[in-house]
Amino acid sequence: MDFPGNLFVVSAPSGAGKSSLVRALREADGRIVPSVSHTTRAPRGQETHGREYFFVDDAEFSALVEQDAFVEWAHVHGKRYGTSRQNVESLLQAGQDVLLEIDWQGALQIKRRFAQAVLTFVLPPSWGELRARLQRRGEDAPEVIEMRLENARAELAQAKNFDFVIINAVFSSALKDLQSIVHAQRMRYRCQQYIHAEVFRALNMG
Ligand SMILES: Nc1ncnc2c1ncn2[C@@H]1O[C@H](COP(=O)(O)OP(=O)(O)OP(=O)(O)O)[C@@H](O)[C@H]1O
Ligand SMILES: Nc1nc2c(ncn2[C@@H]2O[C@H](COP(=O)(O)O)[C@@H](O)[C@H]2O)c(=O)[nH]1
Repeated sequence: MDFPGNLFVVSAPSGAGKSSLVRALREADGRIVPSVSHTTRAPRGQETHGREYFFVDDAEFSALVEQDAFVEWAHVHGKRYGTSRQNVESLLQAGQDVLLEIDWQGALQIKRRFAQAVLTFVLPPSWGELRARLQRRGEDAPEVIEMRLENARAELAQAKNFDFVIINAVFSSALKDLQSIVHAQRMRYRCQQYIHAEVFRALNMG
């Protein structure tokens, strides 16, 4: 399917810093629209229904899967997460630049459905720093942190399937990398529109 908006996907092991990077990107770039996912996990800290996530129970999530309401969904860290098809497609159709912050399984599902999607994987600088970030964030129980670190091993192996990899060591550099990816895709899109217009004109001149 071809839509006028750009579609960006950012994935990372838990704690690598993707939410922080995406937040900073959005503060600097008002054209990026996030998609609010559905999840069966419980809210953390100050998280609010409809802002960070739509928090639903298992039965509601299953009903949405049955209705084909998700453009992608996956089991992540023992819970289910999904992206609303209606939301993403209507934003893209309206020409918005949409950013999905989802896990690697969802990212690969998105690439199969939207060939133009740009997939970025964020890596932490080291294992020690990944653990330290999860601990410093202080929002997950120790056993949840251990499970997320364990899952990170398999997740890291997926980086090779992404279009871009960013190492989030120095935050400001990683942010610049992400901004460059967004900028390059916008330029590419503009260039394609120009070429299409020129080819169309040439054919009609013939
Ligand atoms: N470059 C960085 N240097 C030091 N700390 C960082 C850096 N980037 C992010 N952090 C911190 O690391 C912690 C984890 O970041 P964040 O919550 O953005 O991770 P995440 O990848 O979105 O995790 P999750 O998938 O669990 O939501 C936060 O406390 C954040 O402030
Ligand atoms: N496949 C999907 N993954 C998603 C979605 N929304 C979030 N996520 C990913 O889940 C983990 C854990 O997130 P957390 O908020 O519980 O820390 C993280 O990798 C997210 O990117 C989604 O809609 N689909």
